[in-house]
Amino acid sequence: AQEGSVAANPQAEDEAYVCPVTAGSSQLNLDFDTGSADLWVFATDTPSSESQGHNLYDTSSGQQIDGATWDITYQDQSGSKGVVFSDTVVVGGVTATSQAVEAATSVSTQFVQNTGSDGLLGLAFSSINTVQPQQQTTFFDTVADSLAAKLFTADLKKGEAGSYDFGYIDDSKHTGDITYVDVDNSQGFWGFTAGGYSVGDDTSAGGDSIGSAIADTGTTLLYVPSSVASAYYQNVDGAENDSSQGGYVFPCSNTLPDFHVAIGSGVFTVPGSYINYAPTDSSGSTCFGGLQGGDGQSLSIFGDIFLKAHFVVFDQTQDSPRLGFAPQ
Ligand SMILES: O=C(NNC1=NCCC1)c1ccc(Br)cc1
Repeated sequence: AQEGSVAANPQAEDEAYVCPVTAGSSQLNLDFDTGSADLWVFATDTPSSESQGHNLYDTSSGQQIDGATWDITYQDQSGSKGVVFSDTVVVGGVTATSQAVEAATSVSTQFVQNTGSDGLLGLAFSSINTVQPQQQTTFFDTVADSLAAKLFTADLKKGEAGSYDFGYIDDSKHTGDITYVDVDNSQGFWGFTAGGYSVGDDTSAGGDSIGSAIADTGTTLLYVPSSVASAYYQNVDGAENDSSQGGYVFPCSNTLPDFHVAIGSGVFTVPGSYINYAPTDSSGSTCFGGLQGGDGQSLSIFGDIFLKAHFVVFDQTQDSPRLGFAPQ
């Protein structure tokens, strides 16, 4: 049975986490994304005007899947599209033979400009893979039956390398028990129900329920209902929701309160320091919040700001999928 571990390297400001992957004969740094299900790469097929500064997948190592194409648009309206090859993909020693490697023939400016990422490796459910006419499986689904245990874990960290492990739980990576909750994968995501929340020294998480949420390593920030974000920033002097900046900002001199949320039988904390995401300009006087109100979408997005404070198990060992959360 296979098992393996790969480093998750934070990009600037922990905007995303990229991991070294071998696809065919090419070494690439891919953004592991539990919010999508396509493994796509900058490639020798990508227009050179769009691929400068990126490592490229050499398509000559693969077998092109005749007639197969893909086209993906992410929640933040970034996107890419292209053609498909079958090739061997290795992640932390775990080998997927005949893995669909989606070679980009067009990528949006967000990806062109982020030269630290050579593509994405989707870890959501294969039901939302965009390849047509025959849908393909994620890396995890391709190797699932060969793993010692049908699960992977995410141990992202603030400002330093963490890891993704496949096929086993490394108990040295978490303190305390793992709290498991049921997953609703009907939309192809790692969906779960978040309970009440609280702010600062009140660690009860007794407030209104946050409700439906997804665990998404591909999203940088933590998006909660606007009422929750508003209640949080009432505790931050000078905070304001500035649409011209894209959300809540505040004087960087603040010490931000912790954010606590009930998930299943546990209460999970995001330290206030994690919610002081980054200065909005070089003067460093105004800072952007790591916790933001959703733009009216029904789902809360537990992105890296939340995930990097915890050890998370993405578990398909049972008839129904589940998520496990533990303090790191
Ligand atoms: O696209 C999503 N996550 N992944 C990525 N975003 C930007 C690049 C990769 C995403 C976000 C929110 C919801 Br709800 C569903 C999916």
